[in-house]
Amino acid sequence: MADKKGWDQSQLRKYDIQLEEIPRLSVKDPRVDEYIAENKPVVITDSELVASAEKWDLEYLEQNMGNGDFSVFMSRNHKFKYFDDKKIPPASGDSRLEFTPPTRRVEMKLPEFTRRLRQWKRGEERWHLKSSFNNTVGPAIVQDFLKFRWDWINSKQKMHSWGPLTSNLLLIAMEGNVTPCHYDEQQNFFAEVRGYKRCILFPPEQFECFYPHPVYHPHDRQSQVDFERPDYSRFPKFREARGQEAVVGPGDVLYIPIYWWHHIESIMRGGYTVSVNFWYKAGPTGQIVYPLKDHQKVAIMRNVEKMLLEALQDPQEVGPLLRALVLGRYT
Ligand SMILES: CCC[C@@H](CC(=O)O)C(=O)C(=O)O
Ligand SMILES: [Zn+2]
Repeated sequence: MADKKGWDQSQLRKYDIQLEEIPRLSVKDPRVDEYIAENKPVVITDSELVASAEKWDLEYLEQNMGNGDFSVFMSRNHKFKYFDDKKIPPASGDSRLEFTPPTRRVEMKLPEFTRRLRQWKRGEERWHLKSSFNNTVGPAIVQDFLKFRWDWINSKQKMHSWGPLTSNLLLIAMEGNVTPCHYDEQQNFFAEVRGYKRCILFPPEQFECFYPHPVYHPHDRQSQVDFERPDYSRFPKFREARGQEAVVGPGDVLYIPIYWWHHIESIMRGGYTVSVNFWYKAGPTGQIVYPLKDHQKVAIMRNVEKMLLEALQDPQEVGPLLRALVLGRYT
């Protein structure tokens, strides 16, 4: 039985990973800004950031999200690993280059999505709405959106010299859905509106533990490691991963720093979850200071991969050239 916090350990998936707790601080606590300034995760409570969305249950959303289409993803299992469909290679007959999308995107109206949530039975395909707010949403949603605490979040953006807000995604997931481990190239205030999500984060310096797909791969930025069945022969350094976790509930805002790895799951038997994220471009780099920060080295590695692909054209040649470059010389 979930205790007073609204959930219990039995609702979290089990992973063989060393995890500590992400600090939870009140929005009034000045240490919040110290964590953000140091690009460290923190759960901010009582911010009221999305308090105007507290009433966003399925009925309210059905009635007020309008008649537009929303991006909904279907998965045959509980994982919704992101892929960039612009990076899917043309059919080549070369099985090594074959990419099989793990999920399928379906554009659908909100009432159709909520029907699928209500009628879902164990073992059936799962659904996950991940959609930006578009101008087809109804006036009530517009009002709720305008009532987000933009004064607070804009003050954070300014204080920490972040770049512009690029998007807000509305995320509605079924209980048990998992967004596997990946990093984003944006600062993220992740606001939980309804339900509970378990978030596991790792710093950019643990890049070598997560073996991300190549930059040109559709799963760019996503870890190759399956947390549920890690292949330690291919990914031995995953054993060294050390994470921080938090279960965020209604009203909590998790700061997910740019380039930090994160795995996010809607807790099992917790009902559907509703979240809104706030993605910001990084601020200006300004004066380069040495030694470089770890996330800057990730950006350098990405640029090297892109440059090599541009120069070599054939993705199959990037690995061999990098091996020729380092083996016996830099190792
Ligand atoms: C598409 C965004 C999904 C989200 C994780 C989740 O809520 O499942 C995330 O990874 C992020 O906000 O960065
Ligand atoms: Zn993300």
